[in-house]
Amino acid sequence: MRDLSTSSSHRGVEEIEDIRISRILTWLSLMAILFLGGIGTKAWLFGHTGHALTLWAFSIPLAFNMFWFARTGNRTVQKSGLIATVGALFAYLIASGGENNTGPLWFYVFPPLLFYLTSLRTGTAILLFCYLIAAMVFLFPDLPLVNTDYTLDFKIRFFATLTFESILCFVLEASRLKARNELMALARAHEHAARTDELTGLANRREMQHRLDAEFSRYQRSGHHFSIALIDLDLFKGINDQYGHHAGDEALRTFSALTRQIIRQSDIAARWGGEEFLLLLPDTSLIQALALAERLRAEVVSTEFMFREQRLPVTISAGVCSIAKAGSVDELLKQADIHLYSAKEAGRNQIAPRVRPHQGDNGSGPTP
Ligand SMILES: Nc1nc2c(ncn2[C@@H]2O[C@H](COP(=O)(O)OP(=O)(O)OP(=O)(O)O)[C@@H](O)[C@H]2O)c(=O)[nH]1
Repeated sequence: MRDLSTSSSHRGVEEIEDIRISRILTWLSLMAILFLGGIGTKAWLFGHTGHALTLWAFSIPLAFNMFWFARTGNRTVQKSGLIATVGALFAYLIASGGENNTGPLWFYVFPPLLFYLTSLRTGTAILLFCYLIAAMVFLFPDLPLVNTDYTLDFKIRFFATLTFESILCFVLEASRLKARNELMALARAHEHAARTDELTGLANRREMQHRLDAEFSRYQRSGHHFSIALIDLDLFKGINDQYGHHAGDEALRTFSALTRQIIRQSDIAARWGGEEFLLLLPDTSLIQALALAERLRAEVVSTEFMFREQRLPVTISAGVCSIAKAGSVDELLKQADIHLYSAKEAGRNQIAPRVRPHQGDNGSGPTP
């Protein structure tokens, strides 16, 4: 049985989260450009021309990244572009010292941003790489592009506080993800329970009603025909009375499993009521639906419905109808119900309409 709605609804949740992250990134990029403009101007006014120009130059990839995202909508490129630019900016600030050797302080922005934008593993890997760069700058102040030196005190405090912050960000992000995943799993379980019949695992009536309405809309939009089969287990009260309620339950479960095996992936089977089931058969004509119902009926006849080593006398009757014969879902259900009633009236263990006697059992097969 097709089960697309849960996965698509969770894809929807992830899509919403991605959109939110992209929006935050756009704002962060904008803020970064403003900061770079402001701090660059301050550096310019204080005569640090090279530093000012470098800071302004970092605005270009940020602005380009924003422009590219606006054009393509590619979120992966947006994230990677921002991380790469910010990483390079922080490496420059550490290597140059920024103004009065305060450049490395900007590094504290990185851990929360990284863990928020990437996975815990990728975030940790990038962070370790940045640590390596910082360590190189601290250990080898004579390296090319490095034009500052920090006091030992600063280096120790910088690493200690940054490590503390990184671990905290990691733990917070890990628990945020854990809570989010648990919530998603809970939502999935609730959603599944709201759509599923507990005893048989098939769709429940509410879900089937929803699917019928959707299929009817598709039929109205694109003319795709569909049929339904309303199935009832014959003389079920007798099974309950003779073998007990648990035997009745077992018969319902066995019948449901059998139905699942016989229908196509695109078909939907639901428990419509107590011992009544409804099949929704998209892109299926009346003749095809009758053939399927007949196959199911014959399968039920040849299957041993067992309960505590006793064979239960299970047969089914079904009323089949195609949307071509009805103008609405209500009318379709009504017609199927009328056919089911006539199948019962005609002696049970048969399909209606257009049935003929079948060799080998009491049942019937559809007239082609
Ligand atoms: N064990 C069990 N029985 C159920 C369940 N739901 C409904 N039933 C029983 O199904 C029986 C249906 O009986 P009826 O509506 O009289 O129909 P029937 O005996 O199947 O007779 P026909 O439909 O005329 O062939 C009732 O006894 C219900 O109690 C269920 O979940 N488990």
